[in-house]
Order: sequence, then C-alpha cells, then structure tokens
Amino acid sequence: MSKELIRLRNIRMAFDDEVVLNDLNLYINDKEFLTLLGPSGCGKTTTLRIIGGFTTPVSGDVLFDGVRINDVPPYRRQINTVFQKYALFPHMNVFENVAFGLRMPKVEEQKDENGKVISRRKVKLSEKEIQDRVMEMLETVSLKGFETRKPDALSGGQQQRVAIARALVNRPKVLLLDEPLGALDLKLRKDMQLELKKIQQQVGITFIYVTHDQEEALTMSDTIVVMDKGCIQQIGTPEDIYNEPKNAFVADFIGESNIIDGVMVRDKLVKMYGREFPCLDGGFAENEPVDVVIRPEDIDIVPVDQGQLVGTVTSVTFKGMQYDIIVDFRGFKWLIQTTDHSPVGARIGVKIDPDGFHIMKKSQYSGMFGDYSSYSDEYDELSDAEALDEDEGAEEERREEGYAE
Ligand SMILES: Nc1ncnc2c1ncn2[C@@H]1O[C@H](COP(=O)(O)OP(=O)(O)OP(=O)(O)O)[C@@H](O)[C@H]1O
Repeated sequence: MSKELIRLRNIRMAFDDEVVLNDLNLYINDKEFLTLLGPSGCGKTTTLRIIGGFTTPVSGDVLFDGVRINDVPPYRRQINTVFQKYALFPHMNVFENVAFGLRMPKVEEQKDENGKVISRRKVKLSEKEIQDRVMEMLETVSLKGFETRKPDALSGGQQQRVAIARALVNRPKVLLLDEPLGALDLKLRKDMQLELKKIQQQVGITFIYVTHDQEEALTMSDTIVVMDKGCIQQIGTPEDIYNEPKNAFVADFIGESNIIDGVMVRDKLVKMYGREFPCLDGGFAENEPVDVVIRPEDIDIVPVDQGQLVGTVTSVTFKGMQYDIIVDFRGFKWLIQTTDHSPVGARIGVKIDPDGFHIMKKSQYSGMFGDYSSYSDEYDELSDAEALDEDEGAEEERREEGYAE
C-alpha cells in the first residue's frame, strides 16, 4: 500500500481580502505523480508554493512524513522546484549547471530520539562523487554527450531537461513542477510529457505537477486534483475523473461534454427536452432536477427514424481521427465526435446508450456552459407527442431536401 508523504490540513490562504484557498485538505503519497489541474487563478501555484515553503498559509498545517513543517524554510525541506522559466546559469555549461547544487556544502543534522537537532555539520561531496551523480542524472534526462554545451546552444526542451536534472541531482523526496512545459511547442510538449513520466518512475520520487492542460494531466498523472476557485472539486485517477466526473464543472473541464438540464423521472430514467431516456444512474428523488452529462464520443449518429432525437448539422470540423460535429436540436447545440461524415445542413438522428448518460446532482455550475448545450423550458413544454411530430415533420423535410438514404 502507498505511504502518505505530504498532507495539507485545513489550509486557508488569502491575499488582502481575497480568499485564494478555502479549507484545502489533501494528502499526497510517496512516489506518486499527482497533478493539480484547474483554470487560471484557481489556486494551483499557491498550493504548490505552500508545499515548497515559499508561501505561508494564513491557517492550516503542512505535514511532511507526519511532521508539521509550516515553519521549515524551503531549503531545509526535501523538496525541489522546477519552474516554467527554467533560469539556467547562461555562463555555465550543462555539467556545471547540474553540478551547481552539489558543490554547495550540505548541512547534515544529527537529532536526538525526540527529533531535536543536537548538532549540525557541513559536508562537501568529493569531485568524483559530483562527477558520478551529474553523469547519472544527465543519462536519466537523456542529455549524455551535452555536458560541455552552454544553455544558449540547447533547444527549449533540452534546457528544460537540464533544469529537471539540476532539481533532481541532490535527491529530493519531492519534485514540484509548475507548468514546466508551458514554453514548449505542442509536439515537444507531448514528447516531454512521456519523458517526464519515465523520469519520475526511474527516480522513484513524488512529483507534484501544476497545469491547466487537461490532456497533460490525463497523460502523466497517477492522481489528478481538479481545483476551481480555491476549492478541490474532485480527486481521482485519470480514468475516474474522465469517466465519473463528480459535477458539471469537472465534466466540462476534463474532456468535452454536453451538459443538459434534466429531471429524474425515477431511477434509471431521465427526462430532458420533454423526452424520457433510459440511463444507468439512480439514487435521486422523483422529479429531482439534475445535470445530464453526455460525452461527445458517446453519441451515435443513426438514421432519422431510429433517432432518440433528430437535429440538423450546423458545423463539421475534421480533427484527423474524427469529425467534430455541432448538431442543433431546435436551438440546443450539442457536440458529437464521430468517424461518420455528415454534411452541414443534414438532418440526423442521434442515439445514446444508457451508459452514455452521466447524471449528476445539480451544482452551482449548472447553466454556466453555453458552448454546446443550453436549456430553456421551451422544449420541455412540448409533449412527447408534439416533439415526435415535429421530428417526423423534420424527417419529411429532410427527404424533400434530398438526404434520403
Ligand atoms: N502574491 C500574491 N498577491 C496577491 N494575490 C495573489 C498572489 N499570488 C496569487 N494571488 C492571487 O491568488 C489567486 C490564485 O493564484 P494562483 O497563482 O495560485 O492560481 P493558479 O491556479 O496557479 O493560476 P495560473 O494557472 O494562472 O498560474 C489569483 O487570483 C491570484 O491573482
């Protein structure tokens, strides 16, 4: 079983009167790759800085291995940081940049049985040991052979690897990474995501990573912490977060979603747009208003007469592996991802299997997302029969327009 290494307990942080972190509780396991993910300004960097010791919370405890470290300065924590701007020493070559931290005398503490420091002494590593450790680290970040290059003769990705090697060479227990790939182009960023995960597994320490890029978080993390407005919205594995988002905010932020206002008829039956749809979720009250989340890839395009809903394609974008199609259901816009190509203007039927519906308790986020779906009472006011009539009428129209199979 994984061992807990860091715990944030009831952390509250405010700048002037603005509350930035609100009673944050989180534990991070040893050797875990944990990502803090959320929109700009949600408090990710502040959380990271509190763990690193660069910011002191207004209240709450930071525990490391069970010991409160609120008052321990950054350089005494076994935690290093890699920033987006990697600030290498321009006049030093790669070897010297990485060796820099090892050349600083290290303070070794002796403690008594109560953990009280009874003596401190400065220890310097031998040149041989520095040589071995730097070369081992350069090998880990795939930079062997670049020892004598100066930073300005390296690509952005290579410079970032030097920064990572420099942060790892003195063997911290935790590495904090604040959007470290933000300055790299897309292709390099994707390569570095895989590389970073490999490095983390190789060195076997905890990585705490900050990003607003959900794909980056899904690719690398063991655990993702989704944050918004200084609060944790959900903690889980990438699979949990993607497949079982806890609320409409998480569903919208991770991947793409259609979020529709619905009403639970009873367990396993949800009503939206005046129609009833079988689903797998239960545990709601009868007639309870809910958020219905449907992933774009869970929607099948079918012939109009087999569709649970019938709509008109308003835009088609080719995305390489699939098409992104926006379908208009009389004013309600949905995003569908499909390999089928339907032209703009086509009338199509859509079908969603019961496991494609994710039913969530109404949250403060309802109605925030106008992108692909919006709600009005108008459609609900139509009886099922009226709605069907309308769709059958649309089917005729479609045939007249020449889209018949
Ligand atoms: N030193 C500071 N003084 C005043 N306000 C601050 C300070 N540091 C952060 N904040 C505010 O705290 C909030 C959270 O900032 P933080 O940098 O933690 O967010 P973030 O999620 O990391 O955002 P981003 O992805 O944009 O870096 C923001 O509203 C920010 O303006």
